[in-house]
Amino acid sequence: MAPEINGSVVSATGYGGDKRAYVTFLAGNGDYVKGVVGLAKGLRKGKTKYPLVVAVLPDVPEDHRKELVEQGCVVKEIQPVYPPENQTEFAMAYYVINYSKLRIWKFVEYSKMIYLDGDIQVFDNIDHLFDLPDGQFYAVKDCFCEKTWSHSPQYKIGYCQQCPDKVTWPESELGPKPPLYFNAGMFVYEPNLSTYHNLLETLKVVPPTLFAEQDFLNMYFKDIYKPIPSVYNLVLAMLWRHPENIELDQVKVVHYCAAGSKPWRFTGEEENMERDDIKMLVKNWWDIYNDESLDYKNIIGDDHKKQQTFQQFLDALSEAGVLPYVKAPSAA
Ligand SMILES: O=c1ccn([C@@H]2O[C@H](COP(=O)(O)OP(=O)(O)O)[C@@H](O)[C@H]2O)c(=O)[nH]1
Ligand SMILES: OC[C@H]1O[C@H](O[C@@H]2[C@@H](O)[C@H](O)[C@@H](O)[C@H](O)[C@@H]2O)[C@H](O)[C@@H](O)[C@H]1O
Ligand SMILES: [Mn+2]
Repeated sequence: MAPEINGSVVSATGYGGDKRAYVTFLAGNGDYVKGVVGLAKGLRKGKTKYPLVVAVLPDVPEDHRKELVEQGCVVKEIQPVYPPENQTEFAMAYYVINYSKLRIWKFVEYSKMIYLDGDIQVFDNIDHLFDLPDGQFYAVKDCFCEKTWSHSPQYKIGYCQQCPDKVTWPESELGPKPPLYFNAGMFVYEPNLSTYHNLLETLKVVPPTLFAEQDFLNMYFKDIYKPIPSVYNLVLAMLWRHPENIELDQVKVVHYCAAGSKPWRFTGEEENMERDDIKMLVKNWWDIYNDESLDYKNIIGDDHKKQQTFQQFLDALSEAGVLPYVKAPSAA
């Protein structure tokens, strides 16, 4: 019988229990921190019940970490993960750092987490996704029609899973049709230590490919991947590549991944960035980012702030192995 700590059954590979959280990933000392601050405020605006954990690489400076803590985030430092030596030309050179996302599988103090890229905004409450059945990997199907895919067989024959009947996959030439493929900017998963160690071991022997950790995660979870609707991760290119698949007023989560669409760097000069819907979505992102009423310091009373600090102190002790996970008594 697995031991119990603090009322939660401790599975062989983690604390299990019912702790849930959103998690994002931050690297470097550049402007992606704005994306994460915006995400924290957007989740707050949608009245989520759960915290936002930010997995930061060592190169994230102290002032950025402080800003994130002041916005109510749980900042956890992770070490980078690099793919095996390779000659791969990633679709974007910086994708090599994205393998570090794999560290989030070791956050086993949480039983279920929703990963969100820092260039994502959540415009509606999506807490219900935590209630999806365990044992599956939930994410939104990607699109293969952008130039970033131009080196892929799909792009070369004009095949996209978003419109599978448009071009039939030529099985005789290219072999079996590839399994459904998700965008790794948003997914619902369960942290698990044995999965974490197996991911890292498997990575050592898998040659890196165009979309780095996104390709790797698709390969690794292909048997338990379950598509969820595009409203949970609008890959912006869908607006001009597959408008028939999108109802913009139903969209809950927007992923600013199209070239030139990062709101905090937006100039409107790149292709498709002159579109009215893009300009509206970028404005919507800025409206949340600039909304001071959503700043953590303006939301909570002093008691809660003390409680939060005390809980982060306990988290640090448990992370250091000094204490098993202990929940601070509620301030009430
Ligand atoms: O300099 C960087 C580049 C990427 N990221 C993180 O890695 C994620 C994936 O990169 P990106 O979103 O730019 O990839 P895309 O979805 O645009 O392909 C980002 O959302 C950030 O969370 C970061 O923190 N700093
Ligand atoms: O490291 C690989 C990245 O691959 C994905 O981004 C891509 C993908 O969405 C393509 O379909 C788009 O065409 C492209 O613009 C975009 O950059 C994930 O969003 C990101 O988190 C990360 O995993
Ligand atoms: Mn992204």
